[in-house]
Amino acid sequence: MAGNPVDERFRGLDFAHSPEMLRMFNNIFGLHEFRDNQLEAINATILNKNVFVVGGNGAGKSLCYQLPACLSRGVTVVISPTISLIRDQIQHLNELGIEAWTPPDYQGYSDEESIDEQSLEIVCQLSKIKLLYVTPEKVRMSRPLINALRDQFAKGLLARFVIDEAQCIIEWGNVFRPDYGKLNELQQDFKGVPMIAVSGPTRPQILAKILNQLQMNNRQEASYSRWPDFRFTMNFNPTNLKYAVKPKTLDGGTDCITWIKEHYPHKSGIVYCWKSEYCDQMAKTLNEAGLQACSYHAGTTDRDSVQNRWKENKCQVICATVAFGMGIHKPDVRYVIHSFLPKSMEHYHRETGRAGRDGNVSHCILFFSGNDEKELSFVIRGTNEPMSLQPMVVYCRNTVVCRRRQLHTYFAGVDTEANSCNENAEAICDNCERANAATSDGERICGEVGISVLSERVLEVFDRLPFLD
Ligand SMILES: Nc1ncnc2c1ncn2[C@@H]1O[C@H](COP(=O)(O)OP(=O)(O)OP(=O)(O)O)[C@@H](O)[C@H]1O
Repeated sequence: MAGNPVDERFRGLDFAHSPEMLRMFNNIFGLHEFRDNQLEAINATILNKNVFVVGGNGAGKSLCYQLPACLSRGVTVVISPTISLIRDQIQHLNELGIEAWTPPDYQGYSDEESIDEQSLEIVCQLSKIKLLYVTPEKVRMSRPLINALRDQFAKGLLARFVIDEAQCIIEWGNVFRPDYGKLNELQQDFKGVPMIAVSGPTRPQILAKILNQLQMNNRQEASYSRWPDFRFTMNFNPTNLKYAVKPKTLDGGTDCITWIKEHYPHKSGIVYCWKSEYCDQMAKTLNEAGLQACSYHAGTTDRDSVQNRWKENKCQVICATVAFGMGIHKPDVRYVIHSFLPKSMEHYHRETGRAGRDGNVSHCILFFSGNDEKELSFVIRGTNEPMSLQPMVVYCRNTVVCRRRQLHTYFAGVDTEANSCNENAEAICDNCERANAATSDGERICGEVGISVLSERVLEVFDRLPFLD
């Protein structure tokens, strides 16, 4: 990646670890070509640097710690936000033949003797595995786990900490999951153990806050400066996703039915709804219209079986609250529809990133109404949400500029128009119906930019950020 001299050090395949790393990349993970910045992030991780990886859904961020974990002595501790995500990751790794595990809940046995026994059990497991998955709460509060980690640390068998979905630190850290906000304590408790933070798409300002919160400065580096971490940006905005905002009629269900039947009558998709009862209602409406739909939310009793039915294409459309989707790796999701205004651009970007993970063209449709804006503003007002609804509303109301360009501009922090168009405007503007309309008048407004250009810009902005205390 141009523009960041630090990264040059991690280029290439001339490291002592490279042959073995390549063998695992090919034979265990079954992969053949590294994605943008993936090799650099992997090299830096294996070389025990504190690393920060940020990128869009499905960009291949997990490999940046999973592959190094396989090569490292000792265990890699992955801190992950939800049990279902943990289960999915472990299952996926086990299928590849990689040993990964999460400790059981030991509630109810808290005398010293049982704690020692449980610690021993964990230590025993840790000697057999490469990746340990835990929630932030567990890594901070579970005494058997902490004892076991101290034991591994003393033996030099704690390879690194990974903070997966690190954007949650800022989104949740101060509100309802305070342990997220205290993960920096790991740096003090396990001095010298490298840390890798992996974040989904979010703005540079938020990324800087995450780094600051985690105190991820490589202070031992001779070139120490305020932000000396090794940062790698990966694909932020896959070009196979086509974004559109459409007016929502009073009955959002009809909008969805019409759109799905016209575009993907038999293909898999997600309809995001604001509340649980709307999920049930939406699924009912879609079913009545002949689409196979199911509902998924916190109150769904058999959530796993609903999710599996959808994953196996036994149910075509899943109508869900935004609690659904983190860690879902269904490749053939052809559309993500928002029947209600997303809470922020960050949420929107993440939620739409669940479409098209197989790289094929997929659609992200947002049905917008001013009433939803009022309702959501009212609910958000007074809460401690670090993300803002306003840019989302501006995005919905801006009917002139290409959707893709708006997203890029938001995440890169700078308007990308200067780099936005190339000669082949028609092909590019196929990404967004607004841009098509505009280009028919000869205007060059599409915001398509090369992924590397975007990455550079994110980084440039990132580098210019003031230190945040
Ligand atoms: N270099 C690569 N070549 C081909 N496929 C890859 C490569 N790296 C990762 N993948 C595949 O891309 C898919 C997504 O990867 P991964 O789960 O690492 O993404 P992610 O960035 O962590 O996404 P999310 O944040 O949404 O979980 C996986 O199926 C993975 O096997």
